[in-house]
Amino acid sequence: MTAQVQRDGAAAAGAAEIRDIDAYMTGLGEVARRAAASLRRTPTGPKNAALLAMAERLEASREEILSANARDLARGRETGLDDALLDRLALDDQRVDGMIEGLRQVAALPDPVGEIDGLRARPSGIQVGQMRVPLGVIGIIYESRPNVTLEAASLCLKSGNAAILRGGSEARDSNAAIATCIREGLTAAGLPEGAVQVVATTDRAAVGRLIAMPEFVDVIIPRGGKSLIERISREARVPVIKHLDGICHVYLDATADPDKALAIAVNAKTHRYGTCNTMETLLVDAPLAASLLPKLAAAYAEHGVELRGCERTRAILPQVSVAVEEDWQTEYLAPVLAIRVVDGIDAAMAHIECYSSHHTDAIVTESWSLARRFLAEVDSSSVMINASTRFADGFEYGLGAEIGISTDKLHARGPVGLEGLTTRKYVVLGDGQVRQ
Ligand SMILES: NC(=O)C1=CN([C@@H]2O[C@H](COP(=O)(O)OP(=O)(O)OC[C@H]3O[C@@H](n4cnc5c(N)ncnc54)[C@H](OP(=O)(O)O)[C@@H]3O)[C@@H](O)[C@H]2O)C=CC1
Ligand SMILES: N[C@@H](CCC(=O)OP(=O)(O)O)C(=O)O
Repeated sequence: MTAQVQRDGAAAAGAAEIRDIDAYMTGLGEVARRAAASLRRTPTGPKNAALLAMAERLEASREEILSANARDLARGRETGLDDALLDRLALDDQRVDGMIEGLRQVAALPDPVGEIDGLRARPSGIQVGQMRVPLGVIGIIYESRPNVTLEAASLCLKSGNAAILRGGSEARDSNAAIATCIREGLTAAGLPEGAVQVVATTDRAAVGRLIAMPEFVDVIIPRGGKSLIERISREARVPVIKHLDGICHVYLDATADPDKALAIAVNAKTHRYGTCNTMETLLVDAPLAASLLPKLAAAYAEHGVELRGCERTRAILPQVSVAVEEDWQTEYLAPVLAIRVVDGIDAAMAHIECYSSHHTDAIVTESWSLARRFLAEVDSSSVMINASTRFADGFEYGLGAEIGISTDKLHARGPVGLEGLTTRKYVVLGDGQVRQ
């Protein structure tokens, strides 16, 4: 049995065998650092070959993956995971198809590594430009969504980075099964197994070590809720690109087209409840409230969405329960929606400034000037006019895929695709010039 198989086995068994977490994580770091050096000089062909080989392995291992996932789901049900978390954890044939298709799509994307931009001749005779290069080793800590293991692995690989992946503990068996496919795909293409490593322990001490070894890890991407981000902000000794929660808003202005307002407000809440780009609070301009709120309430009732409203909302919809301060601060990730009636765009933007997690916020309006104000003044990673917040997604933005949605401002903001996983270095081309 190889060491790697033992590690995957440890993951499936709850990682009882890994006693010295520090030594284990240091080992992953050393392997990742060596793999990153190799990946930096790997051309596009073998990276694509590995992605396609992973797709084949996934197809061949479909049954193993689904039964590993069934074990995760059974454990999740026993421990009382809520419906949103179970939905994110669950795999079925269709989701496995989506993972396979995702690998093929990433293989088909242009490779950003090595692109040289803006090459300019200088008076000295040298040419100066910028070349896109991998970041190095990326550590990703993410929720219990097994498909993210594959998305993160494929994007890191295509962008020439080594990855250390620490998925949510509820997905440990699914992740171990997927890790096997990833490793086999890498080997089939002649790439180092260490290019993608899945942390085979659910002990959170491993997270503590991962974020504090700058000698091995260049960037940490935490995808998750407040507890995770607070710990990372406190303890990380490595640069971080945060992918934090989504308290997303839609503001329906009095100038909105009522049909667009209804369609967007319903889609932003009900298209998928458990994702970070789902609307959690609806802000309705007072002149629109009396006519639109009853129609909205009827549409939400059809989807079984529980509404919680401010007093002005409840004056129009008395059946709605009271929204308290905590509701404006909550990411429900569930069929629950907070509604507030506001007086115009300034009140809406003041609410958003106060409560938004600055992930994604949208205005529905037919007024060009109000739309322009909203775009300029709302400080979120995506700001939308007359569109559902559910569009905040790498695929929908044309990036092919995404590692997540950055709520940070530096390096990458919003959906992060291949380019967001690279940096640029200056390159200088000369033929013997010396500085005078
Ligand atoms: N912006 C974005 O791109 C995305 C944001 N999200 C956000 O993630 C949240 C939902 O996911 P959820 O599963 O609840 O996220 P959690 O934050 O609970 O978990 C995410 C990961 O972080 C780990 N973790 C959490 N707290 C700590 C800690 N204190 N120390 C070490 N590790 C920790 C978890 O490990 P363990 O298994 O041990 O709990 C898990 O691997 C929502 O807020 C959602 O909006 C989700 C996806 C994308
Ligand atoms: N890519 C997602 C949004 C980002 C995401 O991954 O969110 P989540 O479903 O909360 O893990 C989507 O809209 O499909």
